[in-house]
Amino acid sequence: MRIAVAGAGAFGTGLAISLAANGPVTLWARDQDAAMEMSKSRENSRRLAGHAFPENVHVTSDLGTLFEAETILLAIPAQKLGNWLKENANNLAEKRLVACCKGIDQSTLRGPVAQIEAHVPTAIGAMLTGPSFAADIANHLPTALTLACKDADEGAYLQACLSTPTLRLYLSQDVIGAELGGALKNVIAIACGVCMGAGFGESARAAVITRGFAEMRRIGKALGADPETLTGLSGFGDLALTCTSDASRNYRFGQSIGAAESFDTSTTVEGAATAVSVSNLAEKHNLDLPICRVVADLSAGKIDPETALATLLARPLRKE
Ligand SMILES: NC(=O)C1=CN([C@@H]2O[C@H](COP(=O)(O)OP(=O)(O)OC[C@H]3O[C@@H](n4cnc5c(N)ncnc54)[C@H](OP(=O)(O)O)[C@@H]3O)[C@@H](O)[C@H]2O)C=CC1
Ligand SMILES: O=C(CO)COP(=O)(O)O
Repeated sequence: MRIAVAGAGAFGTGLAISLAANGPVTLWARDQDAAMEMSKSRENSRRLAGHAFPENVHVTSDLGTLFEAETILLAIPAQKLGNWLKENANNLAEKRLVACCKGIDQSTLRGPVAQIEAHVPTAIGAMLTGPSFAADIANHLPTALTLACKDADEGAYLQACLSTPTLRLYLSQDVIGAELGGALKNVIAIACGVCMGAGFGESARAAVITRGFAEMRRIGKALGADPETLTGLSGFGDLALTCTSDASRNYRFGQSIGAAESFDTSTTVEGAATAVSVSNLAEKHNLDLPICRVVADLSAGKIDPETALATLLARPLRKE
């Protein structure tokens, strides 16, 4: 099977390096100069420096070369995915499209697989998600992820093709659960970063992780996710990683808000936009998601950490 990765950011690059253990991989970057530079230096110095490309990683900015692959991993940020799919829909028909981004689109409130289904209905959509930093994947460190696909046979095929000796994929048919786990953990990671940046303490962070997980289960139930999925790698697993590691951009973004420090706005922080999407979903489905709500307001600079804390602590006491 010919595999390609669309999006040569940190994650797309890490996946291409890792999957090259199984055979040739095409890595598509939208920018021609960036593709040429990577092709020459055999490294992505801008997004994932210090990880040399194996010989069988072919970097290109040519869409025609990308579309030669039967299976394309989509490592484009969630808020950009819809337009990209729309623009390229004709060339993506009937392909296997594996979304690797984590987020809920602000304008449509769709997850990445729902975006694939909406824009390329003949494609086989799947989701690859779970606890994994790009550098760990590129370093061939042991990693376990969820591969979710509604079609069991196609899912099993992708599981076999995309697993490597160090990248172990667990199969699921619960696409909605996998989409939600990856998207929501970023929102809770921002809240945890705020907590630590503002000096609220580790006990408070444990409370945010736990109550954030309760919000993840609540929205999962409302949208038809299997609760088991959220306790797996794509939910609890990724929540555990992202809420406790300085390597997470969402967590660091939250830390910067907590400490009232500046943050590089060019950094991909999926949880900020997704917090707004989730708050809109909560309204639509009449759900109480207070942590997601304050993260949307904190990320937009509408409230400060003390106000967020006071809002959460002032809520009526209730059963766990
Ligand atoms: N980094 C990580 O450890 C992990 C990331 N992910 C997920 O992967 C997704 C991508 O993140 P990551 O690679 O880290 O982000 P980066 O910021 O490192 O890279 C984003 C990439 O997307 C490209 N891009 C942006 N907009 C468009 C567009 N409109 N069309 C085509 N390409 C575009 C950028 O191109 P350009 O360089 O030209 O701007 C860049 O190559 C996110 O959803 C993230 O949550 C998942 C697991 C781990
Ligand atoms: O999704 C990730 C780890 O699983 C990466 O998290 P960040 O986008 O917060 O860096």
